[in-house]
Amino acid sequence: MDIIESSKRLAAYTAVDNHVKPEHKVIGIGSGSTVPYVVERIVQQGVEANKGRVFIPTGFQSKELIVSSGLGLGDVDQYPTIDVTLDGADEVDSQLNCVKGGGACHLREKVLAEAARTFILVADYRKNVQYLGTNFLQGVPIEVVPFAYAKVLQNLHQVLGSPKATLRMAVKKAGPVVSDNGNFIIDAPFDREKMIDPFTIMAQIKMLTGVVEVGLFCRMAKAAYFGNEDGTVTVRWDDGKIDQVAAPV
Ligand SMILES: O=C[C@H](O)[C@H](O)[C@H](O)COP(=O)(O)O
Repeated sequence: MDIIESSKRLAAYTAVDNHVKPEHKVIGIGSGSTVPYVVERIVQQGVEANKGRVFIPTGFQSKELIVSSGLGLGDVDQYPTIDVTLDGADEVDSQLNCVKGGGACHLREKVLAEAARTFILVADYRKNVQYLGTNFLQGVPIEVVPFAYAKVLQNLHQVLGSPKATLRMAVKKAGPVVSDNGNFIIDAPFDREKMIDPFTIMAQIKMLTGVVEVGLFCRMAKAAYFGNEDGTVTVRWDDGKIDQVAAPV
């Protein structure tokens, strides 16, 4: 396994060990390439621990993951209160704000983050940055209703200061990416000045009619776990505390 994959696994395993406890019965499962390790570790807790638990997916990928792992599937309309949600991120800043939606799942992800008593991020060391937009340069993912995309793009270009905002195009399909909710995705890069204060730009984007959700999650997480190249895990907490912990066994 290469360093990045093992860093993802380290972060996921440590986060599950610390936050998925026997009393947790409703668990949100996020999307992306780090989340399979979250599910792997939960399965390792054993059949007894997972009996009676319900797992809520953030999209097609995590639904498949839950079902193929033999875990119980539910949805957030049945379980609007979730004990703990674990999810990946494209980038996390020093205040635990993050960019999400690199896989176009951020609408459902934000619903599950908000529904959760505890929201935990897991990622490899490349995502641990001081300011958003440091390594993840494609921009803030924005889910829009299809008929409004050109108007929202124009708003982003002319009013909100993202002249390079673009409609995300599909690979191996002609035309745009279509989210699990049937919407389009715009990627809008902003300069450092704007990304230093992600809440303000998030609120401005969200006010544009036609926008369904913005892939900026501002101070929603309790903690972010980053797997490091040296086999340790850095944990950033919402109160500013930072722990450096050894890898789980
Ligand atoms: O839409 C996708 C999600 O927000 C993912 O959690 C995010 O893109 C991070 O994915 P990965 O762990 O693959 O970098």
